[in-house]
Amino acid sequence: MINVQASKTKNPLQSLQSYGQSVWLDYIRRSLITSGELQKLIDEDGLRGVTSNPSIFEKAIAGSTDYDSALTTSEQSQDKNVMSLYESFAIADIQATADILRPIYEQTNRRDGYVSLEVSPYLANDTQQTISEARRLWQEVDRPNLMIKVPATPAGIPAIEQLISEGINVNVTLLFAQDVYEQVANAYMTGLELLAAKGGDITRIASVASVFVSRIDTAVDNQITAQLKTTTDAVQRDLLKSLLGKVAIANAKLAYKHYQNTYSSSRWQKLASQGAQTQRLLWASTGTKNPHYSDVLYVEELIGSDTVNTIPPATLSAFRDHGHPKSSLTESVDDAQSTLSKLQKAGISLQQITDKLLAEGVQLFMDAFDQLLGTVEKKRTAILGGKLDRLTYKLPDALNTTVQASLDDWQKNGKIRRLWAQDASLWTGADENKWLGWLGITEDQLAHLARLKQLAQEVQNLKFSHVLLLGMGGSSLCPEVMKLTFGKAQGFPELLVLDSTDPAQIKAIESQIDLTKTLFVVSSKSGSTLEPNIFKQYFFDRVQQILGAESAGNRFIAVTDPGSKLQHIAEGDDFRHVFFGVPSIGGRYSALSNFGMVPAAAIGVDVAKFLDTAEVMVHSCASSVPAKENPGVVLGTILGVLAKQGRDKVTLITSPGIADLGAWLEQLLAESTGKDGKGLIPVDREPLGTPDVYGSDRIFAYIRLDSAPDSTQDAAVTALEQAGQPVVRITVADPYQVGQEFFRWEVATAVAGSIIGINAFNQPDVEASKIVTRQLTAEYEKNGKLPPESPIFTVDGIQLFTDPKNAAALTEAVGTDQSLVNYLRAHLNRLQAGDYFALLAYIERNDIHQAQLQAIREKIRDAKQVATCLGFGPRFLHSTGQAYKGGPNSGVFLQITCDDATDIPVPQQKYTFGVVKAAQARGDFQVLAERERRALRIHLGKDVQSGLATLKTVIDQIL
Ligand SMILES: O=P(O)(O)OC[C@H]1O[C@](O)(CO)[C@@H](O)[C@@H]1O
Ligand SMILES: O=C[C@H](O)[C@H](O)COP(=O)(O)O
Repeated sequence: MINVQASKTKNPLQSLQSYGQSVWLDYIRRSLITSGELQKLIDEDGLRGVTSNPSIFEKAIAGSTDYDSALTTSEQSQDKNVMSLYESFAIADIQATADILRPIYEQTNRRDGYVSLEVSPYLANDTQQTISEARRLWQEVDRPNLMIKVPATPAGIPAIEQLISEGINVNVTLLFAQDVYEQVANAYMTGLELLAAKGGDITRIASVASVFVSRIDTAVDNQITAQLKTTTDAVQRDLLKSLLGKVAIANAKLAYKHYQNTYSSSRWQKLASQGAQTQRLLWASTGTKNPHYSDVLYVEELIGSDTVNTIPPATLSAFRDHGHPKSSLTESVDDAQSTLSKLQKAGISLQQITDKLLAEGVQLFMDAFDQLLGTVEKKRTAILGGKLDRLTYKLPDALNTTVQASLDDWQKNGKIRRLWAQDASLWTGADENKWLGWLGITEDQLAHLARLKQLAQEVQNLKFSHVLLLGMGGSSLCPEVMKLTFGKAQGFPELLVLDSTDPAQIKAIESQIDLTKTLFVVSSKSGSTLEPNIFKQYFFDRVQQILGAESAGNRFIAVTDPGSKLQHIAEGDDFRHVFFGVPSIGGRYSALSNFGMVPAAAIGVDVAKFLDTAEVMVHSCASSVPAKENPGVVLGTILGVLAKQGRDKVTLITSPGIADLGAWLEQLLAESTGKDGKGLIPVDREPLGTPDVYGSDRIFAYIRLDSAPDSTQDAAVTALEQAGQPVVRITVADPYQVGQEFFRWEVATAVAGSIIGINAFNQPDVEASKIVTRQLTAEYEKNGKLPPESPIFTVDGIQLFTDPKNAAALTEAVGTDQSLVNYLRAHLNRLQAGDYFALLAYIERNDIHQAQLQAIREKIRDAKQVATCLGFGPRFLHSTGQAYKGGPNSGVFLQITCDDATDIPVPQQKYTFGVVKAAQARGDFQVLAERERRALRIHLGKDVQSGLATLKTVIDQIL
């Protein structure tokens, strides 16, 4: 590494001091500090300062094992995101270096003894963020002999002025051009003047302006060499050759002349008289890059009083060994001017070169930072082992190439930072920025655990047998995952979820609970969703009947956003608790907020552990984690890119122990992306098949619970992979890690939405069917019945309905031979490659019906090789319903309705649950028809089971 040799003759490095130049070291690394090497350089070479930059830290942290044990210790005590890890190392090194340099700082009366730490290069074009980051680093390092490095970009210069005015030492970096130097010197003086005007102590401020040297020669020489290749004119060739290796030093000498003029001006004298120090020029980039040049060129030629040279280790050793100090900086300044004039005459624009070097400099530091963060992230992931859910993927080559290009785009264009900075332009530039509260939810929840813990305690003390959650979509699907994943804990109630207006379903739920021993959770973000409101009316009424009007509220909890109608109802009815959601989080992104965590706490899930575990994924998806290492971004990119390539059927395969995750994912993916004719079509719980039953419109996501995998699934997925289907595998080590999937998939959905080009946070087409449903129920309230409708075909109590357009198409296909078989055949014949088939069943969701419908679905999938979906109404309306109506027009729908054997009145309303369900089915169908979807409704009559059996027989006959 650094060769510290005790020299018998006078050390040339030491001699530089007598010319008024301070030597700083352009290098940092932990072992340099801990080995005593740095101290030795100070003692033996007269070193007076240290500079770092992102490339230097990249080499130190990513390119060595110096930090590995600190990383392991830190991760083992508490997981951190990669930026925090990097900063903890960098800040510790900078502090230790500052402490070693402190005596020099004192002895030189604050002229030397500084260590520099650079602000994140990602902020180079943002004044405000540069200022805040510099302030933060200044406070965190907390050493007076620190300099914060700020680039001399157009956005950096006002930040420099501001920081100086706040008393923060600044090392201005990436300085190439004379005119920029003028602005930098001006910013320094203005900053000091502002500080003085505020009564600040300007004697404590130090600053350097880092003029980059060797990079200029490299760039200019490249242009000269290129021109020499095509120039034949002898005079021109001589001119060009005479400029090789000359321009950088000439540029630096002129900057020094500028420095001398600036700091003898009357403006400066005023500041100097108050004790201000000049902002010295610091020669940076002084390692020789061209092996044909002297290895001490950029030291030897730039020696002069009141300057600093920050020298990389190899150059430092070379100069110590064979450097010849001389007063070079003021030598031949006229020649320097003429060198630049000649350059212009030769047709090379230094201005263009320095502009480019500045832009490239920022990019190089960003690349180095990306590299550094990527390496640390890989080390962090390795230390975490199974504590972090793994993601691997296998894609056909062409798709993989496009995915990698998209990941590069996300990286290069800082899109992950833009996601975390809530930049709506990543999507459609609408109000997306208002819906990203979920990014910070785990931290927020962890800071507010007390009420959840108290709830868990209460539920135990009061010995409730059941918790019945009343809600739809985002307010019910995560609780359902919790129920299925964690089951019933000892001493805690069992969770049941009601998300259907089907009277039989309501009765079935009611029959499972003891109304006197049940805690009801009414869950609705908006507080105005029809279903939870009427569920609440029904069960509140029932509990009141049994326990009396006064006591009912005590059995109810509301989870809702502040200010909602539900909050007022809950307060009016004396609910036991009201838990609030976060208004900047939409329903389907609300799993880790109170919408998921309140029911989880009530059934005895250790919410603190669950959220802590989820935080590991939050850290992995952080803005600082490069795209290719970022598990949410990787997944989202795969989903988004593949959807655009026609593979939009996201086929979800989940281990039995976490199977319900699929239903939650369906809502997240479909409602977020399925709009404007685009989007992902999630396919959940489709029976697994052999590779030949799938088309080329699929992507498979296998979420495997490592503690309880299913070998049939394993084998089927391997076969799919071998057959060349795109497969993403996610392994969840333990049920408590399911929360990591909530977060990963939320990020992935936001990313996929950006790639697909839609607003991932609204649900316009769900609203459309709600409006029609409301019109229908209003009509019922007015007339005591729903508007009449006539079937297009009837047989044995089974009726077919559809809109005129679909009716015309089907009737034409059927011709004169009208029969149930022929109508259904005509409808199924509409399925083409790349289409999907969806059963939309407004019937009770029970095991028997599910099995019957699954069998139908499987039959159709196998015969037609199309993706198949199954949704129970009205549940799916708050989930996949959005994509069915608003997404790609590739769905062929069979809606299933029935006559309810028994109906239930909704208290205080004229309508019944059965009427609501019927209105929902008709509202849904009407919007499907308006969106020109291929849809048919089959009405089964009263006996649902036998109706489904008939349907299956007919389909078997057709296929
Ligand atoms: O929580 P709320 O406001 O009752 O909404 C329930 C569900 O309805 C929708 O708003 C629309 O379907 C979903 O996005 C949401 O999860
Ligand atoms: O610290 C200063 C600069 O970041 C450094 O000198 C740049 O040197 P390079 O051009 O060799 O990367």
